[in-house]
Amino acid sequence: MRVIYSEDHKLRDARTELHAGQLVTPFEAPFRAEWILAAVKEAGFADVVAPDAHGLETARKVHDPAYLDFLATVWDRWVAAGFTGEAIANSFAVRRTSQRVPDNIVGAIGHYANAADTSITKGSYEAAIASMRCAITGADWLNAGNRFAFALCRPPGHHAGIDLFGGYCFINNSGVAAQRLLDRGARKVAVLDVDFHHGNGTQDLFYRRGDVFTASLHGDPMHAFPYFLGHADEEGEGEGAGANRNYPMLPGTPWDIWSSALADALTRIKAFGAEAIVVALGVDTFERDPISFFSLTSDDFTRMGAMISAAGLPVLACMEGGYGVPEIGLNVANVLKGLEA
Ligand SMILES: NCCCNCCCCCC(O)(O)C(F)(F)F
Ligand SMILES: [Zn+2]
Repeated sequence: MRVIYSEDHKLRDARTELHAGQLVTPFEAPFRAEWILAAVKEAGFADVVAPDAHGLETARKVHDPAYLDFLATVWDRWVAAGFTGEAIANSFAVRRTSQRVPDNIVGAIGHYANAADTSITKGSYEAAIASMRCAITGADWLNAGNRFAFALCRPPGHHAGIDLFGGYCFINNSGVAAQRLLDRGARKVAVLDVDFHHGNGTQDLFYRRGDVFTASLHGDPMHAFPYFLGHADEEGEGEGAGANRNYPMLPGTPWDIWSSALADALTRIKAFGAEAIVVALGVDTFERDPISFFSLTSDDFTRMGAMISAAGLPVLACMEGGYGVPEIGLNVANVLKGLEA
C-alpha cells in the first residue's frame, strides 16, 4: 500500500467556520491529517511518499476552468477589496437568479459557493492543489500496475462540483483521480463514496457521463448536509443514465444496514465494468463522529476495507471526512488493513 501525503496540507488552516450561527474553529483542521498519518504508519503502512508536482490539466477536464481560476485568485481579490476577515460567501446564486459571474468578489464567491461553512484563507488554494496532487499520484501508482494506494488528501474534495466549492472542499480529488485513470488507459472506473455526507460534487462531475460510475452511501439529505442532492431517484442523465447510485440512510444506521448498501454498490460497480475503484474515504460514519449520525464501529472499518477489496479491483482511497475523535486514525488504518487482508 503506497501512502501519498503532502506537508502542504498545513497551508489550509482557516480560523473560522460558520456553524450554528457562530464562527467556530473549523472541524476540518490540520491535526486530522497528522493523526491519520501517525496511525497508518503505526499500523505498518510506512511506504509514505510526497506527491508529484502535477498541474491542472486533469482537473480542467472535470472542473470549469473559470472556477479553477477563481480558486487561484479569490484570496488576493478578497484582500484587495479591503476585507480583513476570512473569505466567506454570504449571498448566493439561488433559484431563478442570473448565472452571470459578478465582477465584485463578494458576488463571485457567492456564485461559486454551495455552502457558507467553508472560509477561504491565504494558503487554501495551495493546499487544495497539493491535495489534488496526492490523488493524481495515487492514481498513477495504480496506473503503474499496483493494487492499492491511499492518498491522504487534505482539504477533502467530494463536495466540490464542476464549478462549486463548499463543505470544506475546493478541488474534487477523487474525481480528478478518476479522470487520471481514464486518461492513462482505463475505459470505465467507479468512484465509491463511503463518507457520511453525500458526494454531491462527485455526482455533479460525472452525472452526464457514462465512463464513471458514481455511488454514494450517506446520511439522507432530508436530514444531513449537503441537503440538496443525494436522493435515491438521482440515477444519472444522458450518457450517464444508470451510472449514478445513491444510498441515503437514516440516523443511527448500523453496520448491517450500511454494509448491505455497500454490497449492492459493489455489485453494480462490477456490473458496470469498472476497471478500478476510487474510494472517497470519509470515516465520519463512525459512531462517535461529532457532526454525523451513523453507528459504525472501528472494527466495521476493517470489514469495509475487506468488502471493497473482495471486488477484486485496484483501489485508490482518497481521504475525505472524519472529525474530532482520536479514532479517526485507527478507523482509516483499519480500512487499509481490510483492503490488504
Ligand atoms: N458545521 C458543521 C455541520 C456540517 N456542515 C458541513 C459538513 C461538511 C462535511 C465535509 C465532509 O466530511 O463530507 C468532507 F468529506 F468533505 F470533508
Ligand atoms: Zn463527511
